[in-house]
This record gives sequence, structure tokens and C-alpha cells, in this order.
Amino acid sequence: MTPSFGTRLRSAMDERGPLCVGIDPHASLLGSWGLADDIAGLERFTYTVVEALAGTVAVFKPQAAFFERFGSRGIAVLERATADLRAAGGLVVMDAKRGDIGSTMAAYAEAFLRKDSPLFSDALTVSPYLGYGSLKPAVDLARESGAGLFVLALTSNPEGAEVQRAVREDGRTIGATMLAHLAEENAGETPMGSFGAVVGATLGDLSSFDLDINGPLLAPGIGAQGATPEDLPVVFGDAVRNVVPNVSRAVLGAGPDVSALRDAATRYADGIRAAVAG
Ligand SMILES: O=c1ccn([C@@H]2O[C@H](COP(=O)(O)O)[C@@H](O)[C@H]2O)c(=O)[nH]1
Repeated sequence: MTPSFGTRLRSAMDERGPLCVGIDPHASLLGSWGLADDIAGLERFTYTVVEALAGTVAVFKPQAAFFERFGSRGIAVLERATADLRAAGGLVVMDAKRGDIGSTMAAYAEAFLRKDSPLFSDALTVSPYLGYGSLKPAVDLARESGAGLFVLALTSNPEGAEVQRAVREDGRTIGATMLAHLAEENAGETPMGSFGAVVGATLGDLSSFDLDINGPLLAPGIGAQGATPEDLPVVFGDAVRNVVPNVSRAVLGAGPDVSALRDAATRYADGIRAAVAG
């Protein structure tokens, strides 16, 4: 039986450190690498990142949107990169932010979380804003496949507060409610559960939220969005040991040179390790 995502993630974080490198082939990045904004440029960009980082970084987060915009040939690049990263021992969190009514959610889950799917990933980002219960088919299939989910709880963008900090009739915010659902999913799991939250590294002190969900906290926002590794202990407090900090543009911008990409990832990995160790 495949060990759970939470188990595999904890081992990967212990061995390689917690850094997650995002693979976001923005048109502007393709341009800065001297590549055309076409399928050949997408391939070169993506496979260069894989070549540079697959053997050393714990977690990768391909941003599906940047592949989808090239249609079926873009998806083929995403499939190959996902398989190659996983074969090299990296964990892939597919950032597709899926969310729909339960019956459709089941199909999204099959696309990314069924073991024999061409896009099978170690974990998937999902949106709970059709109601947390609508995610049940994804929760169930993730458990069956040894995969995980990252649920959008407190996102890194300023606009997110309008929804996520809205207060319910019971006095809790929507974001806090999502965190509480995740703590329930992960109850009793060791070394940690497989159901994580997305919590932005840009958000400042979050001590008014209970981040102790016994699961991973995927933290985008470092680099291009202005957060730094040093912000992590301030934002996450004691939960910092479960944080998987994501950096996309600030690493990718160092390319296309393979050693420059490796150096950029190492700089962030070292900075994060030092900040987390306190
Ligand atoms: O709250 C969120 C959720 C997801 N993201 C995604 O993370 C990366 C961030 O990229 P950077 O270049 O490091 O800013 C990107 O794929 C977002 O879609 C997020 O930023 N915030």
C-alpha cells in the first residue's frame, strides 16, 4: 500500500527541506528566457526546470493554467513533467484549484487523484467555496490513492479577505471554518495528515487563526508577491514546522541557465531552513 501523502511529504521535507518550487511558465518568463510564447518555448522552459531541480527540491507545484492555455499539447507537457518529477523523487502538487458540485468534483478528482490517470499528482489544490462538503469525492479518492489535497483557506491575494474573513452566524470566519474541517480530516494521523490548507505567506501575524490542523500548510507569496522567508515564523508561529513555502517567479526568473536556477532554489531553500529553525 502506498504510504499516505502526509507521510511521504514529511519524509521529503526532512530529506530535502520544505521548499516548494512553482512551475509557472508565464509568457513574460518565456520571453526573459529568450523563448517564444509557443509550445516549443513551453517545452524548453518546463523541461529545463525539471532537469535543474528534480533531484533536489522536495515539492513542485505546476500551475495548470499556464499549460492549459496551450491546449492538448500543453497538457501533454504537464503530464510528462509531472511523471518525470515524480520519477526523480519529487512530490507534485497540481495547482489546478478545482471545485464544483460533488458529482462534478468526482470527475475532477479522477483526473488528478486516480492512480492510473495520466495527470496523477501527489496532491491537488481545491476550492471549497461551493461548500466544504462538495469536496468529499476528492477527499475520498485522495485517501484511497495515498494522495492529498490543499484547500484554499486564507489565500495570499488581498482580495481573498472579502470571502475568507467573512464571519458566519456562529462567529467563526470562513477561513477558520475551512481550517477546522481540515483538522477533523487529519485527526489522529501520524506524522501528519494528508489534507492541507493554502495559507498565504503575505498575510502577517495569523495568531487569531488556529493553524494547528495536523497537516501541511502550503504557503505561496514568497518572492514576487513580497513575502520573505523571514516572514514565515511571524505568520505561522508554532505551525511553521508544517509549512511548505512556495516560490515560483523568484526562482524561475534565474533561468534559463541550469546552474543559476539551482543556485536560486538553493538560496531560497537555505533562507527558509534558517528562518524555520529560528
Ligand atoms: O493563495 C494563493 C494560492 C495559490 N497561489 C499560486 O502560487 C503561485 C505563486 O507564484 P509566485 O510567482 O511565487 O507569486 C502561483 O501559481 C499562484 O497561482 C498564490 O499565489 N496564492
